[in-house]
Order: sequence, then C-alpha cells, then structure tokens
Amino acid sequence: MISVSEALSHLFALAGPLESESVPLSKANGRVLGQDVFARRDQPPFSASAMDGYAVCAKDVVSGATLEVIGEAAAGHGFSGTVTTGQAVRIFTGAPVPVGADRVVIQEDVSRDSSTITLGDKIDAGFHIRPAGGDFSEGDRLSAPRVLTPSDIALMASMNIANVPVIRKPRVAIMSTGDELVMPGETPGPDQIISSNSFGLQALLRDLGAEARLLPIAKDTRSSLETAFSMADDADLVITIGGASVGDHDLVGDVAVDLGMSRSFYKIAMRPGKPLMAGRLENGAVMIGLPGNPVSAMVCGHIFMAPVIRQMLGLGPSAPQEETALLAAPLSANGPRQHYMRARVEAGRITAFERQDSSLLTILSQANALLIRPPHDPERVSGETVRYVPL
Ligand SMILES: Nc1nc2c(c(=O)[nH]1)N[C@H]1C(S)=C(S)[C@@H](COP(=O)(O)OP(=O)(O)OC[C@H]3O[C@@H](n4cnc5c(N)ncnc54)[C@H](O)[C@@H]3O)O[C@H]1N2
Ligand code: MOO
Repeated sequence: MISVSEALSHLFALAGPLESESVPLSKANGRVLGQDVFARRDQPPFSASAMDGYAVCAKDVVSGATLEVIGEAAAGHGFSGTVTTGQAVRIFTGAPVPVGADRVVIQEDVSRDSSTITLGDKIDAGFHIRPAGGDFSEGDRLSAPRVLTPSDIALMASMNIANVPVIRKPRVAIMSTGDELVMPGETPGPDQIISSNSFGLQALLRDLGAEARLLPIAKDTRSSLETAFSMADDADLVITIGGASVGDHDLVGDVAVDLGMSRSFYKIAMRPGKPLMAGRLENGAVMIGLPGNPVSAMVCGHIFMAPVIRQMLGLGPSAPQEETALLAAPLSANGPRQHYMRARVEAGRITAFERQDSSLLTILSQANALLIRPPHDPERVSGETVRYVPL
C-alpha cells in the first residue's frame, strides 16, 4: 500500500492542465482564467470629478471669492471649453474635468446665484479629482491562473474585455456499479439500496468547476461494466464507484485493465478509502476507482478527486488545504493507515465523531472537517494541535 501523498503524486502525473476556451464575460464567474488578460484602455480614461460641485482653478479657491459659471460638465457629457481664472464649470460625479480646472469644490461649500458662485467660509480641503489611469492603464495585466470572482468580472468589464479565456471545464463521467443500486425516486427491491455516492460526487465536482454526468448504473458483470465504460468515451476523467475491493463481484479494476487501462496504483494506506485505484484509460482519460462505501467515496472525492480537478483546471498540483485546531477531546492511538476522521470544528476546537464507520452518511453530513491522523499517530490529549481538511 502506498501513502496518501504518493497516491497524490501519481494522480498529478496522470492529469495535466486542459486547454483554454473563450467565454463571454457574463459566463466567466467561477471559471479559471487560462491566460493573462490585459486592459484595453485607461480607467478613468480622463481625469474625472469625484463629487458634484464646481470645477475651478485651484488658485482661485479662497473663502468669499466669487466665480463666474461658464458651463456644465456631466457624466457622459464633458464641457468643451477651457476654464480660466475667475471661472467655474458646474460639474457632476464622473464627468471629465474641463481643461484648465484642477480642483472641484463640492456644492455644499458654495452658494449659487444664477450665473455666479461664492465660495463659503469653510472649504473642503480635497481636490476631488480622479486622475486619468488612476485605477489602471492600458496594458495592465490580470494574471492567470486564478479562479475568477465577481470583483474580477467587474474589473475585466471595466478593462473592456468582453470575452475571457478560461480553462475548459473538465468532463467527468461518474459510474456507479453494483446490482444492489437503484436511482433516487425508484422503488428498490428488498435487497437493494439507493445510489447516493454518484450524486454526492456529482455535486462536489460541479462545485469544483467540472462538468459531471452520471452514467447508467452498471451491474456487477463484465458486460455491463464494459458497456458503461464505452459510454464515457468523451470524458477527461472517469470516476467509478464500488467494485474496488477483493470480493467475487468486485470486477471494476479487472475490466478496466482488460479494456486497456494502465494502472498507476491500487490500495492506499488510508482510512477510509483503502481500495482506491487510478490509472490511464486507453483513450487517454484518467480513471479514479473509488471504494463503494459512501463515506469512503466522498472522502476520496475530497482528498484525491478534488486536487485532480484543480490540476486539470490549471491551478497546480496541490494537496487539499489543511488547517489546524485544538483537540476538544482525547483520541486513542491510530493504526497503520492515515485516518481521515469525520469531525466538527467550532471556534478553533475540533471533536471527532464517536462513530467512524465508512457507511454513515448522517455523520458525514454533520461533519465540517476531516481530522487527519497520520499512520501510527500515538494517543492524543485534549488541547493538542491537530491538522484537518475543512469540508
Ligand atoms: N475481505 C475484505 N473485504 C473488504 C475489504 C478488504 O480489505 N477485505 N475492504 C473493505 C473496505 S475498506 C472497503 S472501502 C470496501 C470497498 O468495497 P468496494 O469498493 O468493492 O465496494 P462495494 O463492495 O461495491 O460496496 C461497498 C458498500 O458500498 C455500497 N455502495 C456501493 N456503491 C454505492 C453507491 N453508488 N451509493 C451508495 N452505496 C454504494 C455498497 O452497497 C456496499 O454496501 O470493501 C470492504 N471489504
Ligand atoms: O477504506 Mo474502507 O474505505 O475503510 O471503508
């Protein structure tokens, strides 16, 4: 059995970044920027008023001075003349500051009398002019890779970038396997259960920015598994669930190898998730074979599948982000496998759930953390610092 970090290295070697595609700005939020983009203009493109008031010559700003109002500048409608000493232009926020003016006096500090203004006793010290290019200049760069946020979308819009190069979404095909499985909403037979893992993993994949579709549930037969694999031809990543262990009906690995999969590894010193496998299918797609136990499948989804998706999205080969917390209750010594214990973190203190069986989705749904116990970690007492992966 290999370690978790060895398994991750093997997976990163299988999965390279995908190519970019161009999408309209309105579809780019949450996508990964695939190439650097550059501002196509200065912002603001002219020196602009930051307030509503009067554009004047700064040297005229003296309490009690009277200035002649010679015109108006509004946002979208500049004043075409020049302001000289003794003159003012009525101006509004966002309007270009007229030539000759170098200060805006806010209207609260002025009294207006038809075509003149008189400056008040107290005049705000600010000049209230946003210089041209004060936000960004033509050619300024937004660097890839980055997961685009609403703020980035606003910035790129302002840069006049209408179409954005983003990494194409990884196409993932999810295959549940097992004679016992039916779809939610169906009526299961007496020996059957509902396929849950496929839906949890699909949700996780979509959160990660992948396109994830469910293949029909495959039976525990070679022909059914072969049919399911043949339906995943266009996928970048094929996720199988179940049939990974050593039972007579655990055929997934054998069928995949017979179909040309070159196996990268099988079995990890990890709990849950021991019978994980991965390799490259004949068509070049990456295959990750997850164990069937529901919590094992989801934990492996977080620990292995998510980093593979991030790597495909060009975000680099990095293990799941870890944080630390103080143990709120003692823990007994760990065995030889790295244990990802379902746990709850609150206000910096972490508690592992009593029941850790890998079938318990109720516990997983209450957990907000996977508390990491390294192999052979000794007993731990309350107050010790431990590592966890946030869920
Ligand atoms: N003799 C041994 N038995 C087992 C070993 C072992 O080392 N020696 N390993 C155990 C471990 S650890 C795990 S994990 C499981 C993994 O088994 P499989 O990957 O072969 O999964 P299945 O046997 O197909 O299913 C296990 C369990 O999960 C349920 N399941 C499967 N798929 C789904 C799904 N899509 N949605 C919901 N539930 C699913 C299935 O009904 C079983 O209950 O093997 C242990 N055995
Ligand atoms: O490793 Mo299994 O995944 O313990 O339940």
